[in-house]
Amino acid sequence: MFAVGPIGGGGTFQRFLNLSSRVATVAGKNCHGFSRLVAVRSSKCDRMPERSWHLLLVIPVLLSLYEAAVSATPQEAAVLAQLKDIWSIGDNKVNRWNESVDACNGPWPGITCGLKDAITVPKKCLISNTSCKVTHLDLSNSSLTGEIPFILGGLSNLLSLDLHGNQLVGEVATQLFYGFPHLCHVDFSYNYFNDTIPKLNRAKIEDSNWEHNCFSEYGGCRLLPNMRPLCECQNMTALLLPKCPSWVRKNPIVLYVLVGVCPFSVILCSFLVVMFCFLRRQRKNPIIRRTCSSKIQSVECRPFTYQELEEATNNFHDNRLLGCGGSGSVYQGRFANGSCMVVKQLVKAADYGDTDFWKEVLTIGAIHHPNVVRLRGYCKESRGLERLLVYDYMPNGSVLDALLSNDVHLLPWSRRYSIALATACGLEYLHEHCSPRIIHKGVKPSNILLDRNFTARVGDFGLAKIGCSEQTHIGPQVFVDPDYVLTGRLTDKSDVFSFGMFLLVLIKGRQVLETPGKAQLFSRIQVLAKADDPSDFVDPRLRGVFDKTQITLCAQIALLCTRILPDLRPTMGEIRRILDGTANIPLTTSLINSPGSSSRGSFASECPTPSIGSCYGHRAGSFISDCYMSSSICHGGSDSV
Ligand SMILES: Nc1ncnc2c1ncn2[C@@H]1O[C@H](COP(=O)(O)OP(=O)(O)OP(=O)(O)O)[C@@H](O)[C@H]1O
Repeated sequence: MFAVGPIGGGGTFQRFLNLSSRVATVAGKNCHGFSRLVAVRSSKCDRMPERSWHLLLVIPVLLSLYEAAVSATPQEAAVLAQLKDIWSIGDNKVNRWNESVDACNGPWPGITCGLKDAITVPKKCLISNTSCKVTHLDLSNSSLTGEIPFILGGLSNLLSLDLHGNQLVGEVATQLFYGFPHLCHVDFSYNYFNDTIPKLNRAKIEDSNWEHNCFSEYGGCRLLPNMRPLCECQNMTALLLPKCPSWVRKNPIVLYVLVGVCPFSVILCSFLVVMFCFLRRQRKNPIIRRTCSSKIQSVECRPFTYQELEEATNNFHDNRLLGCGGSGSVYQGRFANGSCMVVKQLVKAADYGDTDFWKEVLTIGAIHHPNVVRLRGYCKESRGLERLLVYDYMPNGSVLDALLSNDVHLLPWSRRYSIALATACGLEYLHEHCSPRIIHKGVKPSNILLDRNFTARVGDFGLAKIGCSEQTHIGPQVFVDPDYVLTGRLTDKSDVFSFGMFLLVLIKGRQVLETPGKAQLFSRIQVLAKADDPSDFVDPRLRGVFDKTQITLCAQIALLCTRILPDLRPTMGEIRRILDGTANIPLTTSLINSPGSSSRGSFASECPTPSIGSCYGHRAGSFISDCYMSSSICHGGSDSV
């Protein structure tokens, strides 16, 4: 009956192979109508014809005769190893992949293999020492985050790919599917993919599920049916989708008509408006062009492994410690590719859930503006309760570092004015151009960082939202909005208040940090703003070299910013325009006699001065001796990543 083949008993085996490959061929032609991988497993895609049921009796006998020594293709093994690096999170399936055995030969959850030569496959590939191939990848509900790594396309034998129920973001490129010529089933539902659903017009992929993602149309204004609600997408994908006006949400048909009937006129009008604004802005506003240009880029914030961060920071060694804040410790990280970044070890806020935290981190990671410090990555593993974020390294440290430095030439007045303007630009961007808006809550000299050109960048933004901004640092209460202290209501005007105090620091120098109470500071701002000659009141470290008009302007802005009633304070956009000269400050008289300022005295007496005198005095010493270190050890640009 069976001829003896090259491998012992191979005749039987050969015949089995022939039969099973026939079975497989038949099954391969019947790839229809499935919705989930669960269904796939029992589907016609894998099912043998009923006539061949007796083969099932033969399989166990054969298995006992031939030792199973199966292996995925080398390419698949390499791809899976890389996927394990990227997607091992907590106790998910990927983390349980056992690299000491082959993917087709061991407990690799979510992976099913089939005989290499078969067109489609029996359930398990444990038949012979012929090679196998990875045919099913099921990483559903595995807490996967980030974008789909392009290497996934290297699993070229996949029949079924299931990634539903994760937190994957970004676009799903149609090109990815060119890598899977045999794919029958795709389930990408319940993620946060955006852009457009890829065109899978190959006849074979008949069963695909894209529901509950963030795919949208009309420039993101209207999400497709069965997609996540807009607000969920805005929070998660960092798409910064524009908010739809309520009439669009109520009557989407109007939008269809508008966009369908007169697309040309809409495009033409928008073009003219943009050109008009651009030319006007260019004529009126040279500084904003330079410092306030902003651009949302695709998510470039990537996951780091704990080992990578350990190596970069020399095991979080003290000799890499740049500073300690209320939210955690900051280390300088030197990475294998030569880049220099900052690793921030955040103390975990107990009441802030993992999912919310990482969602927020992804949103922050998508923010890109020349005056904000860029979040470059995050690490989900940790050895304790801490969480790790990776930022661009700012070679000139913080404004606080510069103020505390012995080098009096670090902060000449012209540089201080540029810092004020750049900080205003960064905050304006966070308040007015991010959706949802970001309130910093910790504007103070240690959070305004200086890049290699001494351009100021706002750091630590967004941390307040993820429960990691404890105001415990050197004299920070000076910067905290008293209205927030009294009412607990946090608005963008709280940042405006802090910015006013920051301006005062730029004018008067570190003596502001040493001043015990807000009441005293308020009266100093008033004196400064009214003074004909402010020379007596400015930082002695400036040695009399400054622009008096600019000092007075800054003092007047500080006065506006620190008004007691938040509604009377200007917005960051208004402040930026005053600083860059495209708007005028309201008349000085109205400034000084404004209701806010006239009630300032009574506020000072009403509002108990926080006990920062002792607190500051106590903390300052320990801060400087324990934590303050020079931050200019690392050479190489922060932009090099
Ligand atoms: N991106 C960075 N590049 C270079 N140095 C940095 C960077 N971020 C922080 N630092 C340094 O680390 C110090 C501490 O930063 P951190 O933000 O933790 O402290 P903080 O602002 O004083 O505290 P808080 O957590 O209350 O905001 C800064 O003063 C600065 O010297």
